[in-house]
Amino acid sequence: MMLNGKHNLIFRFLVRRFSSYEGVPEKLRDIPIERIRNFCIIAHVDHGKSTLADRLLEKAGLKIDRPQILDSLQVEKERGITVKAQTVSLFYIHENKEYLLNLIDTPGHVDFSNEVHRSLAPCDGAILLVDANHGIQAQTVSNYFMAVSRNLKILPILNKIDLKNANPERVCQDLMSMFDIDPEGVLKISAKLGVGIENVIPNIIERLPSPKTDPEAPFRALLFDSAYDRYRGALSLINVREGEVSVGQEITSVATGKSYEVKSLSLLTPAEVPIDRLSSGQVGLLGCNMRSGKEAVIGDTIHLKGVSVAQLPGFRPQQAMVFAGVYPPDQSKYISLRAAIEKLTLNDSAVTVTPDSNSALGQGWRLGFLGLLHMEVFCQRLEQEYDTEPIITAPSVTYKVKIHGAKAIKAHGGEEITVSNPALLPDTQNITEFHEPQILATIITPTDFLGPVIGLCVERRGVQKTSTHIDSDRVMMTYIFPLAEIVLDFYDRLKSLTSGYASFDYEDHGYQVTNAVKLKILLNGQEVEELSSIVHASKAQVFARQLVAKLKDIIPRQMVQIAIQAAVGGKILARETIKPYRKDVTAKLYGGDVTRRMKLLRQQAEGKKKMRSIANISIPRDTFISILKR
Ligand SMILES: Nc1nc2c(ncn2[C@@H]2O[C@H](COP(=O)(O)OP(=O)(O)OP(=O)(O)O)[C@@H](O)[C@H]2O)c(=O)[nH]1
Repeated sequence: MMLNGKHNLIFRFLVRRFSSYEGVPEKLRDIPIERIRNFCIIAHVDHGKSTLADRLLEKAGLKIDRPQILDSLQVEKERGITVKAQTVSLFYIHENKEYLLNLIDTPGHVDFSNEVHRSLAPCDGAILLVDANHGIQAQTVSNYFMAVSRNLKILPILNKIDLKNANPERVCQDLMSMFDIDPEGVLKISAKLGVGIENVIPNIIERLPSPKTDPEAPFRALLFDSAYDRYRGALSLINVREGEVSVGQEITSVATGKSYEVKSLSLLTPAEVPIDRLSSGQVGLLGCNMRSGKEAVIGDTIHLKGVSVAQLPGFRPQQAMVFAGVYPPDQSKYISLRAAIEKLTLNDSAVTVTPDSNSALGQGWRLGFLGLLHMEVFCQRLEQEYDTEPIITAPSVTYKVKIHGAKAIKAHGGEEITVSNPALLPDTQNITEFHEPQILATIITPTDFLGPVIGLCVERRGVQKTSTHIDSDRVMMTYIFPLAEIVLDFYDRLKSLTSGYASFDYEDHGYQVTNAVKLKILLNGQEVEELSSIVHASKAQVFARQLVAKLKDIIPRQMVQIAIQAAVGGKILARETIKPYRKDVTAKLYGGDVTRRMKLLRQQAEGKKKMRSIANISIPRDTFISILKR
């Protein structure tokens, strides 16, 4: 899959260097709540969020050194925090008054609403940044509605007005018709050239609200991001909602019930500046000797030990939605791959890791990700930071399966189980119901491509919910899709159908009953567990034919005839046959040449080591790889 913004990944590695404030932290600490602004920038990918953020930092007195692209090893050497948490506390004097502006980073990759929710949670306002050339895109829409549903005040800004094709008037009209945004209030800037930037911070101060908090109430904070530091363990980014907390106090996590002593508190300016206390409305980094990233639960409420408080309306816990198997290219690389995965997951606690084994691919892991982009970013980093290419299997989703039959229930540990690995499915006759994950997608496309886009959506079992004309040339549609239908190549297909003009965004939409089946592959009548998959019944036939044809192409001819069959339950949906060799391969070698014969046999024996034998048929490992790989 193409990334929504492949270069996002690079951005994660693009550690901009800023000077830090000198002597300011003392002042920042004492700024009254009404002069604090917690805000974020929401934008579609490439609309200029990072460029605007840089300009704001400059305006707030931080000098940017030349951006530096660091390779992954260098990133490793850096404090993890620099790479991950990009929240920054800015100091600004407006009309002779000092302000503290906390710019909260929204994730570059928008995978599932959860990710965005968590960065919106500490904010009271959001800059809605729209490219004056490309106009409103799918992420603009979904982020806007997410921000509004959280009661965030919106400051609309059009960027890139310097571009020849920019059409700020048209985009303002679109903002008006889509979101009811008054064109009068829309700022127009070029973040790149610095045009109109001087108005941005004053508008943030005047138009976005200060945090609504109660400084007198007992300390309560929202944990909204975390990062791992080799020396200090997991560090948490917190937003103090009420009261205050000081270094040395004991705090408790509502999520885990564990208590810790506050070891360090700091503001990110963006360099870490230690302070001894964080008070209401502030955003800062908390270090309390959490050994593992799992202890810093995103969305958690933190309070003083022994002073119970109500849990903050958190967001749903992050849940892996897309799964992929990761295997070393050969088993001798198992340990080094394990080390690479461990290293990467330290800084990305949202990835779930379970050991997995596959008789064809050997020992490996099944990794769970929040979404497709998350998976793409992680796998790309894994490939970069690990010298050989690991085998990464095609992504799959998690099904909820209701089962009956006392024996099956006992064997699977309950009446409702979650399964992402087809090999672990109960027998068909014990399955009462399959439920599959759904997503709510927003698609914006030029009207010229409407037909093919709708065709693609129908093919992927999409159900259209709404269709709205943004203007005379573009349509916005919302669709509900089974997640399984988009995990493979939906985004790539959408882009190529529309010459790159369509944009797409999606959020989690719960589970729905589905008519899924387990598609088995049989070789000479024997099931090959590794090659089975869970597919929708309506697609089983087509999928079965494709798979069987592909297997026929890649399994080498052998001494025996091979029947390749695809079946659902007892029903065979497709079949191909590979004919046996008619002659003995060695027959061509004339009798006396023993050395050649021996050499051939040795080669065969070598080859066989890489084979997996099923029903007397030897299947090369490459066959599994080419079927299972994404
Ligand atoms: N002409 C022009 N280009 C701009 C302007 N602002 C940003 N850009 C360019 O647009 C591209 C994307 O800008 P970024 O700031 O990286 O956009 P972003 O929204 O942070 O992108 P992601 O991090 O991928 O979401 C870059 O090549 C910028 O140089 C602008 O005002 N005018």
